[in-house]
Amino acid sequence: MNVRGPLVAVGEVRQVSTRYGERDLAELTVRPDGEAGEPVTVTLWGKWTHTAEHAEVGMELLVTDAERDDYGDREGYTTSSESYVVLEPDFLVDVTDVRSWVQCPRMYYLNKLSGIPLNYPVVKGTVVHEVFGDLLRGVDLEESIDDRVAEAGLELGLLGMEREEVKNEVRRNAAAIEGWLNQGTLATGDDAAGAAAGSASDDATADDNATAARSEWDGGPDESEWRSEYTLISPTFGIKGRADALRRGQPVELKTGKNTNREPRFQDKIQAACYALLLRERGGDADTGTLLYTKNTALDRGEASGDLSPAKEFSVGKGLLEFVVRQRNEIAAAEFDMSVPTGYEADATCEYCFEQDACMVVSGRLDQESKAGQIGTALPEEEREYFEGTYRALEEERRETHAEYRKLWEQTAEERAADDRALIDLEPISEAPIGDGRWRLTARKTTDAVSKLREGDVALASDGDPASGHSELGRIKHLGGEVVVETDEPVELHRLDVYPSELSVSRMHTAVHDFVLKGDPDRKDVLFGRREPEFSARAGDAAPFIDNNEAQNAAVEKAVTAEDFALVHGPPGTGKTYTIARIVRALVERGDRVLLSAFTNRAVDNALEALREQRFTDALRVGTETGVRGDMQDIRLVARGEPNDRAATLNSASVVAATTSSCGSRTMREQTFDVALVDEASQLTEPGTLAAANLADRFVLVGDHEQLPPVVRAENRLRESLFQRLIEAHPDAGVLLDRQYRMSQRIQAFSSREFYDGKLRPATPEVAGQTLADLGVDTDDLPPDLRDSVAFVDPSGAREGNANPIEADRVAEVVDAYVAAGVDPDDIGVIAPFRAQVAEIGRRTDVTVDTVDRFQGSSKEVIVVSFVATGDLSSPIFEDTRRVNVALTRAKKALCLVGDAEALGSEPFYARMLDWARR
Ligand SMILES: Nc1ncnc2c1ncn2[C@@H]1O[C@H](COP(=O)(O)OP(=O)(O)OP(=O)(O)O)[C@@H](O)[C@H]1O
Repeated sequence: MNVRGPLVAVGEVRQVSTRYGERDLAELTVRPDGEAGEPVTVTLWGKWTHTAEHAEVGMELLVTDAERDDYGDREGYTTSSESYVVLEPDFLVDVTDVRSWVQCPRMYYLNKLSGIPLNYPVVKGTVVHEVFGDLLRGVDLEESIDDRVAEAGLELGLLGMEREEVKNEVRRNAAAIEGWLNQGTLATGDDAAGAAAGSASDDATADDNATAARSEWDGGPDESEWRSEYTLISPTFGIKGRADALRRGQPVELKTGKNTNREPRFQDKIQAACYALLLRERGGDADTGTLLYTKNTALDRGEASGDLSPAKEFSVGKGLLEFVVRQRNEIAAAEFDMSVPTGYEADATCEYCFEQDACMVVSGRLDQESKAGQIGTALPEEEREYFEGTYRALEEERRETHAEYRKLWEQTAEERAADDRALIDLEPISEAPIGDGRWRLTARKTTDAVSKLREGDVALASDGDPASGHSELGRIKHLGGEVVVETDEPVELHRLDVYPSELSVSRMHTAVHDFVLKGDPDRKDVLFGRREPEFSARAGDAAPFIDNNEAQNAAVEKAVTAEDFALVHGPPGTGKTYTIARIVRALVERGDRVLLSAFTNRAVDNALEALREQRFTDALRVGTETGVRGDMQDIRLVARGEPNDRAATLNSASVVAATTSSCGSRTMREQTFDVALVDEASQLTEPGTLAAANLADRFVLVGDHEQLPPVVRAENRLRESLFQRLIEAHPDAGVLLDRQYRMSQRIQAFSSREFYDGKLRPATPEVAGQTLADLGVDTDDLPPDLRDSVAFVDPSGAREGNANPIEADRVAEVVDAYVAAGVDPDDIGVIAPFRAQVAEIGRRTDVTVDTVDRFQGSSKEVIVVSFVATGDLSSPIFEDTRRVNVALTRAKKALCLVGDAEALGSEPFYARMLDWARR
């Protein structure tokens, strides 16, 4: 049986005499059913005492296959020969992290803090891995090399590499793969005789071998024989990872280095053993790991000595698997208190380590003991505190992401669907190959359920059980009545799940590292409040940038004269995007190179559109094909191509536009700018903003901290944006755009008073006085309760969970009334606080219905808001008033609030809202 629960006591390791001789043991006490259960003792024997040494009270302990051990009057359990002991099983450690931890714990920390930089071995490694995958999927070798090297064109160009040179090197590495694949064919009794690994050392042989390998694929790859990249998550062992390949159910890892020993490298074995462990948990019998060292075939036999065969197998026994779990436990224990990594090191030889310099810098800055030594001076106290506090906040966020993973196996399909995190009960229609060995899966939705999934997202496609069934990561191509997903391997598409990603946490760590440990001291002086932000003077007689809006003009001036940073506070409809475009132009006119960034792709594309409208076209858009809007594809930087040409295109662009998330990519991290201009800055975490700001000498943040806050799961300092922190600390560095071009006077009044000290005003009399009559609607055709441009309707509904069906009926009637009076349905939008209510209303009307988050940044002539809550406001409504601010300020000419007057009246803010609406 399995024993699992929080630790309430951890005993010392001690030795006892048994009939098998002296043995180590440690007694730990857990509460098996959490807080409610009676504590029981679990005795860990032998090498599992190593895990006991890392255990602490409060950690979760899992012992699998424990045996009852009742002696004396006490109930207890003990490890058996089948047992595994797992600390903090919910903390998901990545396989590559276990690998680097085994190599040197410092390596693990350094990778985590500083990310993976752009360097040739990494890019080449990626290309070789892609080619490996292609070969497994039956793609022609030369075709694959051409294709994959072209795909890496931009990165190779930035590294100054020539295409032919890289192709030759990849070809030499691929020879090892080909030769070995053919050897695999031999072993299955195929007639590809003679195609042994060692003979595949020149290109001609490699080609022949490719043909032999292909001929086998032509008959259709045997599913059970080979699989390329395979995502695995282990709920039991708290490990996740992506295996390069499986061959007859055994893990295969590709290494682009050389290894002339007979045995695989230790850390490589550990990596393969992790996958074996995960496969076993799924019921496989993985007992052999294979490492393929592709550089071995490229070595010159005359010069290199030792074992040059690229493929090295080893058997994976229980002892090794236990070792892997103990190493993983060390990581989980080290991360338990979420504090910044210490200087603890393994017994590594630093002088051969290629991370030595980075290691010394980090040790120096954080003043850690380090065998490698320290460089540089230690961080001042406040910077260290900031670093530690942010580190902890990011790790808390990581745990929230892990909780999302856990839901993949803890929740039933129905619960996941109700949580909007999965589309279930799909009916598979087809699985079709689409070239490059990839597959297009199509399925039919059998319900009108909604979810968080969006086109372009990477999601988990499965046969119905994403955790232990057959699942593949794929990109959503289409989401409608039919669902289309593209994957590497075919799957019967019965279910599609949101796939949680730790990428944003990783990138935020890197951004904080780059800012605090490597950042410009002058920038830090201002951001840590050691000096005030400075501005240069502009000639008093200089022509204004914008002549019809003083605040916008002042904002452009602030941005252009900022020596450190400037802040543009733009309430709804005040021309933020227009102003941003003007700022970009002004900066470029001065000769600055500008990074134009925002939290979402939509905002980046909107800013580019505004630039176009102002006849500025010299911008480059960095982003994925699915992320970038159709009309901006012509200026999108295509990474594929001739390396020098691709690099020149990026390096010479005077305006580069990308989301803040892309700013953390390894190519963007190498770029430098004079100014970073960040839109939607109030929706970004501080590290998220730094990812863009780090790349430039100065930065300009545009946002509104009275609208949506940063999207994070954890309740901590990440919820406050850098924008908000700076505008509160340095109001003089900001300009409030106080004239809005969107709402009628009547509609904007409440928002202006509640959120902007009454400073927000309509920009022109036309804006102030607009009504539905301007759309040709005769308001007399509306029911009396909708004739005022701000209306309130109480349908006397009842809340059912996060929905309110009666209110939904009423919302649909209101929409119908506007349409009947002559409003175009496209001009009407409905906003509800929860997706359940969005779905409820969506079933009753064809107009756009969505949550606030989806409406931020857009507007409609008519907005109807559904509040859902009834009786009182004890259950969450709009979560915070900033969301209400966004909802109410989407409307231009008419706004209708639908809700329960009693509930709304019970809280001062909503009561004031009611007074205004009923006036
Ligand atoms: N100075 C100006 N003169 C004339 N029209 C302007 C000016 N500034 C903005 N506008 C117009 O006002 C409208 C709103 O501007 P914009 O889209 O830039 O607002 P925004 O603040 O970005 O909106 P959101 O609140 O959605 O972020 C646009 O139609 C824009 O052309």
